[in-house]
Amino acid sequence: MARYSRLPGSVALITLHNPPVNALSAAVRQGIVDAVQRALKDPKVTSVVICGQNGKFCGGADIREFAGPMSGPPLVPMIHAIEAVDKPVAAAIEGVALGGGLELALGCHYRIAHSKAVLGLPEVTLGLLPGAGGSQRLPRLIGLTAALDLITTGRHVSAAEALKLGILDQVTDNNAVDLAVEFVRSVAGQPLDSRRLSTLPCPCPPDVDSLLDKVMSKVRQRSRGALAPVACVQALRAAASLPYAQGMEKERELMATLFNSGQARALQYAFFSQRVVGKWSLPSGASWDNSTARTISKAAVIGLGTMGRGIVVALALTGISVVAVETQEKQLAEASRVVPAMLQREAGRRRLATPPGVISFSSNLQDVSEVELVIEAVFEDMSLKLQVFKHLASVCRPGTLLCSNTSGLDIDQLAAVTQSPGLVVGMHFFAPAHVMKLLEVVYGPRSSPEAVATAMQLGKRMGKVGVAVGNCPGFVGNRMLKPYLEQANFLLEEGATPQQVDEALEEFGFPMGVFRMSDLSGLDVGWRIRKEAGLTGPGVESTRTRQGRRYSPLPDQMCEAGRLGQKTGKGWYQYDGPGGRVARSDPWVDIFLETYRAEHGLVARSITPEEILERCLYALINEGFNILQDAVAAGPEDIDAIYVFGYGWPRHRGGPMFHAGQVGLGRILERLNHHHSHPDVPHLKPSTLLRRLVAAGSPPVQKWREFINKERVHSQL
Ligand SMILES: CC(C)(COP(=O)(O)OP(=O)(O)OC[C@H]1O[C@@H](n2cnc3c(N)ncnc32)[C@H](O)[C@@H]1OP(=O)(O)O)[C@@H](O)C(=O)NCCC(=O)NCCSC(=O)/C=C/CCCCCCCCCCCCC(=O)O
Repeated sequence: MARYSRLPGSVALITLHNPPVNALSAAVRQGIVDAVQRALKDPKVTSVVICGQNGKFCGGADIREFAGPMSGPPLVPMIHAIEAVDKPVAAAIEGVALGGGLELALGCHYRIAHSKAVLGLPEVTLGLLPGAGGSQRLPRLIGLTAALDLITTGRHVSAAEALKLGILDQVTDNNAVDLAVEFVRSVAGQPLDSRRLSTLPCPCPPDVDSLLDKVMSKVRQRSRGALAPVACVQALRAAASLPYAQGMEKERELMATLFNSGQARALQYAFFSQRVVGKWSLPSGASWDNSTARTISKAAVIGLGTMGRGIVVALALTGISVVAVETQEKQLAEASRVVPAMLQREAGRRRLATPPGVISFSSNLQDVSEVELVIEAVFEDMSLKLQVFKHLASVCRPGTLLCSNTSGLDIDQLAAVTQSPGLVVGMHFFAPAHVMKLLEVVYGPRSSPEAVATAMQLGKRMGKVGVAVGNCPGFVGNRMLKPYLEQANFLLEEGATPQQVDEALEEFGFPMGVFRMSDLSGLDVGWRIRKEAGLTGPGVESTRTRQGRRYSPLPDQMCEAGRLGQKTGKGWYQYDGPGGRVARSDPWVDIFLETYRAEHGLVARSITPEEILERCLYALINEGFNILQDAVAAGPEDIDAIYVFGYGWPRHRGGPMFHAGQVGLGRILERLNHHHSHPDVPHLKPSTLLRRLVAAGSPPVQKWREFINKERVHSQL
């Protein structure tokens, strides 16, 4: 709703009230319409201020309403009516003015903000465009070039930047509502024509077409198939070239297309998934709202390779003091040189308010004795990690939280060598650790709620999307990656080339196909894991079946040939020397694959992009169902957040589990059955949970948690 009050004198104050972010729900819109009418009719009122309850102006349209039929007064005419009022109206912006919230403010004649306020039109990130006049008013206010930047990226700007851009009229460190009231009093009675943005021309650079073409091609390249950024440019082209009314018509048309697209639904689902995963729960019943996190001010990182260095920077950026330990002198010297520079660069990029924490470097594990939390980030080798954990258990004071940055090793085993297994959790960062958003927080059966809560809260402080996951080989992300990689390798055996597989996946929206990705991360990473698992190495027979399953030795043979990827200048592709970045197809790989097929009596067949996507993605999705079934992830949102934030799954496709729902669970089951029944692809046995969901009529993804819990109670899973 919106509250109306008349302040002593002649100013009407309209306060949006819809906690927590004063989103423009039907009730709020109705409240605004009524309050504006009241202000118009009251002859004693000469000016109006619109503000938000609890120091937040408005977080935009109520995204939850997008899922159902629209009711209440529509936003566009409501904002037009405000703009047309013949008494000055000012928006008093505190906290946030985002999306429809900023569009509402653009309909006001003046905008006054607190210095800590944040403004933006992030609709593009929800698969939409600023469809309440924002795509037409903002460029008229700040010019086409600046509006293109804000609207196509959806980035938030500070009050200071908004003032500079001309979005705001005044910024204050004091009470923005008081200032706005004072301000509108001072301008009451003055002409308002020049304040109505819809009546202004759109300031454009002379080479407007070439600017729009340039932005469009950049946006297409960056958007990986997302529709909204392209529609934003089209709406801004209309603002630049058409009268306002026609521009609004174009905005409406584009909005209707986007609104009804699967992409908008996927992106809105991704928005809520990100929030759902913060409300974690464990099978024990412990959860975010009944567990207490410790506040960490001093931490240590053990191991200063690439991951360790990134973790040190991520911690220090939050203001935590970090003891960075590396026992190899050469590595320590290099880290002491590189890490402070990384920290400075990142702090500058983020324009941080909090000064970074102090980092002290040491080669002595004894120096971690006073910290509250340790993150071990040594080489991914169980015996080495066990050694470090044993040592930590003897060095750290009782009660210290011990975390392992492992990408899939057994947390329980590590916990078992300490005196307090409840204080051990996994913190699986993604490289580069100070940049990548995802953090898997891995709990074992003995991890205490306090340890999980602390790791989750620490992740949040570092700006990560933390997802609590159970302990199993590969946790969630890498466990799902395994069948995906397997299918990609099988496809090479059957006749595909690395380029064909990568093209299909990149066309789907991944930034990189599986083979380009392997080249980037190094083929030896998986090789080492397979050797540890006894799948390859000296003494293992070179067959296409290992440990009772179909196995492709192709990646092992690449490593044996010294082709480890970008770092050796050769992998599934060739590069301009070691460390090269530009992948070119390599005739050596074609010959290698042909020879391999001939040796194993395989006849290459032609493989379609559809089959590539089905085999790779449905394998990954199927493992996602197994993970839900095993309660390693609490719900589909957890898996989807992991894939969107850590594995390059295109956000406009929501995540693998959401995508499964979009494709249709019946269809996924049918195709898995089809590939599974193929004599040479037995890995794709559909998960029991998938079968049960299909049998239950394929409920929407939002209902899966409830379904799984019920099935578990009735022991059907
Ligand atoms: C920065 C934030 C605002 C706050 O961040 P933080 O403090 O960290 O808190 P959060 O945890 O993120 O959020 C707290 C809770 O609030 C919920 N929330 C937040 N924002 C919204 C919202 N906008 N709507 C609903 N709920 C919201 C959030 O989920 C949390 O809930 P919970 O505690 O987890 O339960 C941050 O939250 C943030 O960034 N929010 C989103 C800001 C944003 O993106 N705003 C833009 C929204 S879209 C918009 O405004 C669009 C405007 C134009 C609409 C035009 C409408 C015309 C429709 C016509 C369509 C044509 C149809 C044609 C039909 C046909 O013809 O067929």
